[in-house]
Amino acid sequence: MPRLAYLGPEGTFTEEALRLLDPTAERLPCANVSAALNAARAGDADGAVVPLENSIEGAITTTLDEFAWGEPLLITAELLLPVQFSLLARPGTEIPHIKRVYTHPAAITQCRAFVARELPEAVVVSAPSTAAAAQEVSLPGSPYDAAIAARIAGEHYGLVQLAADIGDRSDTVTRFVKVSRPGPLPAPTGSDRTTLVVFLADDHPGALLEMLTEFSVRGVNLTRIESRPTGDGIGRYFFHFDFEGHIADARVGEAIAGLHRICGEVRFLGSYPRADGIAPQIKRGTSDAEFAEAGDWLARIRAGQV
Ligand SMILES: O=C(O)C(=O)Cc1ccccc1
Repeated sequence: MPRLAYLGPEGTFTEEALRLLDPTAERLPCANVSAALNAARAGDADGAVVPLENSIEGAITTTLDEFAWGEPLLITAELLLPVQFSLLARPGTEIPHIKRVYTHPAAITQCRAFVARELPEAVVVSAPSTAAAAQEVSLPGSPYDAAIAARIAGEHYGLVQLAADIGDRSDTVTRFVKVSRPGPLPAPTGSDRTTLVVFLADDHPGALLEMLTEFSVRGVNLTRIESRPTGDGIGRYFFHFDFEGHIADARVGEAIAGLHRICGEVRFLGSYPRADGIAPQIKRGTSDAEFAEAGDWLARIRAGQV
């Protein structure tokens, strides 16, 4: 039975994602994303489950930066989870008396309209996770009047639900990934995604276009692109790419090798089954068979068999 670290404490959306990804895993709740990933790196856990992005606010930057700068980890699975937020408080609390709300930054950005409309006077403070917020609010001397978290977190920490489904949109989805220490890759399924971090060799006109060209000419469809500051000054960025396909696919492997040739550093973060099961559209001339045939053709010419 694998042991998986995750963004805890009990009752986070990440825990729900972990349970769906691996119902039999032993769960190791951690105080934040970095601690969960470090538990996997150090061998205290076999892997970790962390949030990566949501459909409203985009990336969870802590996760992206950990993947780029921390000891290497490999993404082996992903999950798309619809999330619903509840306003939770100690029994007896009434909405007009709520002055301080505690929750995870990803929940703050997804519940802005509700807070502006129903809690216009309230200050909203960032918590390490939604369940950490619920746990804190449950303490009698807590400086916070309410938490925004999953309904189940309220039940777990003895809070009452003052409002349900308070997200600005009812169809928000968060993408979670399961990671492990580097090792064998998940086998290709025909519906896979690959994730890379790419650092430029040097800053020059067209550098981004050159990277995108490596994908474009091989018919590789991008599903996410993110620029993150390198920390070396304004205007210095590195890039995250998610795209369709598995590194075992010829077009994907060739695109990654192309990036390796022209970029400063390419960090491979994994090829893993897509949660939505969507198969890539393979453009004419970019299937494995067509790459193999072209390679054979070139070899024949080089061998003088024109
Ligand atoms: O804090 C949590 O419960 C998390 O798992 C992070 C998060 C926060 C808000 C939406 C989705 C995931």
